[in-house]
Amino acid sequence: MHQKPEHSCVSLKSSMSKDFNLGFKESTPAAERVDQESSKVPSGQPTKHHQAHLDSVFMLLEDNIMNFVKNELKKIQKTLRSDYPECLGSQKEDEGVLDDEDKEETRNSRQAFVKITLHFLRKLKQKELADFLQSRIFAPDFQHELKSSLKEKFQCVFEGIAKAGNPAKLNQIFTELYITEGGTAEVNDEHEIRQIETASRKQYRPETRIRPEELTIRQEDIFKALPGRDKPIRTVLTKGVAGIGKTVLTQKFTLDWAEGKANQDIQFIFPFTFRELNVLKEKKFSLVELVHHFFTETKQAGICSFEDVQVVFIFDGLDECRLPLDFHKAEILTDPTLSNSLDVLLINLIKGNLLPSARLWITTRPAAANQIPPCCFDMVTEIRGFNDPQKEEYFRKRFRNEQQACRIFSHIKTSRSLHIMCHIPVFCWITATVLDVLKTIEKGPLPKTLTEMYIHFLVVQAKVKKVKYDGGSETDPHWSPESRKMIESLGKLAFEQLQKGNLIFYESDLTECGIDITAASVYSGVFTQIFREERGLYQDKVFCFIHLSVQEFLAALHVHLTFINSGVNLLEEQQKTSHQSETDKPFYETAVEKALQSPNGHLDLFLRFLLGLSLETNQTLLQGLLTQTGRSSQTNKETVQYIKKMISENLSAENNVNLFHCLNELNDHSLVEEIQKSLRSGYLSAEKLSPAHWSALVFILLSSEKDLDVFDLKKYSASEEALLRLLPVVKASSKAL
Ligand SMILES: Nc1ncnc2c1ncn2[C@@H]1O[C@H](COP(=O)(O)OP(=O)(O)OP(=O)(O)O)[C@@H](O)[C@H]1O
Repeated sequence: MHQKPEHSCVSLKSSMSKDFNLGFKESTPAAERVDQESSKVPSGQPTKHHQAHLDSVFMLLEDNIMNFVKNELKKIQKTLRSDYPECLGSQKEDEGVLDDEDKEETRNSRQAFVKITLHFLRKLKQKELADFLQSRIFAPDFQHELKSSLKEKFQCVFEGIAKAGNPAKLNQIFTELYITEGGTAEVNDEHEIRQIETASRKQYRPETRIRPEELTIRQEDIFKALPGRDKPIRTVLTKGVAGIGKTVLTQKFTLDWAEGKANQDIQFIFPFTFRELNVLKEKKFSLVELVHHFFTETKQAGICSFEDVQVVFIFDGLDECRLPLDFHKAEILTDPTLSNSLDVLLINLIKGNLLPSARLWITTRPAAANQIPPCCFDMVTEIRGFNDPQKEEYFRKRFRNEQQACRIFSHIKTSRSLHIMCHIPVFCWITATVLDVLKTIEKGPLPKTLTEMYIHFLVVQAKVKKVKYDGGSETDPHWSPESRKMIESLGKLAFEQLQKGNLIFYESDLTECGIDITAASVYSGVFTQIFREERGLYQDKVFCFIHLSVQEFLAALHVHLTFINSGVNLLEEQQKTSHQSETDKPFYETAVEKALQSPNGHLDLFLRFLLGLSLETNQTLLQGLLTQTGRSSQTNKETVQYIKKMISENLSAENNVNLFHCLNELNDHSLVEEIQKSLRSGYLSAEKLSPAHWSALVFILLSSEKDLDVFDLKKYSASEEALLRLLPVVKASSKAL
């Protein structure tokens, strides 16, 4: 059912009552007479004399208002007829003699009159004229307001350290990222028909053959057509693995626009996150209402059309989307003022049925990209993270003290794995947090795997809490019964909500998991309270983990702890409740299976952490938190064998690459041979792999403990494509064959 909302002339009444107290003929004798008489008017009962006075005032008022209306209508007509840049600007000329207060009042009256005009135009069914007038007149003022509120919103990075009173300024910490064009969105799709479609589309789009590496894209140019292509770009999909900087990139793009530094041809940018949209899943909106809901300034300005202006919509984190995006079934919607469910709205916006003139930028982790058909995008880009000089730059920006930055960075370089891992910004941030807290860099090995890195992070958080909030010293044991309990509860919350696909929680979700709200704020390093009531979005306090990967880590820790402490396999239980046949599969096998079943890879990182936690070396790092170490009856060797078996079962490239990551977490030394085998055998063909897959493989090869002194390309693949893609590995090894 569609509901056609009434066009609202926002705060029309209040503007009128305020603005129409103005006298426009103050200098005439009649006005003076009225003025003098008015001072004699008694405040009590109206008298005859008072009635006469009112009559004369109203005659004068009518006279003034009629003049005003005629003048304004002429101006409005002029605005609608010509290519006049903006109406209000032109009126400034005749404000010259007025003082500031009068100018303000005159401007308000004119705005109010425009709103009245819009109201009547719409009543006369002149919607297009009304919309055009509206965009002409209100857009410039509103743009200013939108820019200010976006500046306010994005100038600081949301890293969970704001509570410490030291929020990081985005412009200060932002380090350029390496972004390339490429990574066709269809790599993930195994369906034969799709492959044929893809192949035929490629014939018509020879540009897809351009090597992505040759086309590095700066973030401000995300909508600019690449050299040699004329087609304007309406929709862009940017893919990137967890923590690679998708959110930060969209924020920097928006901030640069709001600060007037880039893309000034865009009139409005409306950044949304799927996380926020999920909360409104059950509600119905028109596109205009949706914008009004999130950007209240638009509503206040009465902007009801975005058709004649250049608008960019950003939707960050498609992987977090819980809306059922069914592109085949969704009805067609072309009117931005008709309400429908959010998924229908989004689908039509993406397809270009709604606001074909608007531009769209969607970001996602790679595994979830296939929720939108690839043909919907004019360009697919990939964030590849930091290259080596950018890594160094990151640490220089983070630690303003140059000596400290140098010391920390050279320390990182001593570990090849850690240095490589730092191509992912979130790891840089975690490393920086960890190494900053451990002021005197402790001797001993640096984290080499993802799991190790997050364990260090958790330990650091526990240390900070001990010292900051509990008055302990740095040498005290950092785990206490209370902090253990807190991590257990956070883990439970993380897992249960991850299962449900929830990334934002309410107070009741916390209390259900036994978390005391006041205690939660103490854990602001891990878990952050976000207040958004002031934006009118949420009625209650809402919470989320500082980064999704932290939620995934804590969820894995919870599943691990439950298994070690009580032998209960939480993943198996889930299977049973979904009425599947009783299985007696080993613990880690159920985990691998469950992750592979997920259509958008939402358990990929979780699985890597869970497997990482099975290593005794990692359990030792968590001493004090884990009261007992233990493992399933399944040995690591068996798990490794099982994963290898799965790799050979012709899974999607996405799944395969994640399983390689898993082998890496398990410190499996045959990993390099496994990758070689898959590439040679064609399970992983150069065709099938996207640039992101290749960089993941390079990452795995480089960070594996295997000695790469001699790099024999023949062992991988004979193709030239493979050679080029594996170049970074060739460079890192002293000799290549
Ligand atoms: N360009 C950058 N410069 C400096 N720091 C960055 C940059 N990009 C990301 N970071 C750091 O990495 C963290 C994670 O980045 P971000 O949240 O943007 O990743 P993401 O790709 O959106 O991850 P996910 O897919 O898990 O949501 C940020 O909180 C910030 O600390």
